[in-house]
Amino acid sequence: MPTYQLQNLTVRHLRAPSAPALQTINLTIEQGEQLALIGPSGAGKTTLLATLSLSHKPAEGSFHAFGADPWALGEAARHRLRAQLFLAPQTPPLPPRQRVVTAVLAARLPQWSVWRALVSLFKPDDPQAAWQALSRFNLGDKLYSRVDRLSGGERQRCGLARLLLSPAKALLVDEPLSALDPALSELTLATLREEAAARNATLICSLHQVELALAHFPRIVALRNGRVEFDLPREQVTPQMIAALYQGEQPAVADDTPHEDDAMAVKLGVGACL
Ligand SMILES: Nc1ncnc2c1ncn2[C@@H]1O[C@H](COP(=O)(O)OP(=O)(O)OP(=O)(O)O)[C@@H](O)[C@H]1O
Repeated sequence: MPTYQLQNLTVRHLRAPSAPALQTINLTIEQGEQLALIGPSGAGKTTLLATLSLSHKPAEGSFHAFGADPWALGEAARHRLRAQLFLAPQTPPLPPRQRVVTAVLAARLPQWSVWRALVSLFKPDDPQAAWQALSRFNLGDKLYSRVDRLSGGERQRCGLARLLLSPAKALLVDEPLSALDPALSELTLATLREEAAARNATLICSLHQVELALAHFPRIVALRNGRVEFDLPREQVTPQMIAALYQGEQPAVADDTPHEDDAMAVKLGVGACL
């Protein structure tokens, strides 16, 4: 059974109902697949991830997660389905005064009784598991730091360590590298892919760094203006497709950087990682 089946899906934001953020999206994503979502700013990547995590109710079309239409289910059944999905937003909503250990272990809250959750606030339930998850992102030494004393990149990795502790079967990750240097970016993507493969979870990751998307993900789904521009194995994605996808976008580098040739111009135009 596929993790997701979307047919002619349209999604509108409440505050902008006249301009759909996603239009006629058709996607089938099998369990265990790993795919990258790319596309220019405003293309709809975050909206798609939020829809897949059941945060947005589609306006039109058909949407199935694990074979069920979540929006035809009752509240309790939808809640159980939601527990199978983990969305790691670009800026994780971590309580600022909380310790990292508590914030990471919060990923297990849906599995815990209210009593166990309350006790864990004062005495972390399984600090070893939190430390192991943090260590996989080079953050083990921050186990007992306060969240508001973390840098942007540390906070981002703390949010991803939560993902490692959640039992979800679909891992939805929104721009995990925006505050990370190149070495940490590689480590982060490798860790996410290893984790997804180890538990046969589906991994869907939005990325601005096209080169990293092509290097790490076998399937590339490109969005532009709320529509799927292409959905291809990475071997079939050409520089021309990438150039067309980002046409009209501002290069993500300083204006005075010399562009040596067209291929490099494309690389600079799309590579927020450079
Ligand atoms: N809360 C909102 N209310 C109204 N419109 C929204 C809202 N969030 C996003 N939009 C609009 O929906 C469209 C898709 O936005 P979205 O954030 O999904 O794009 P994105 O590809 O993730 O962009 P970025 O790469 O900049 O994060 C844009 O036109 C955006 O302006």
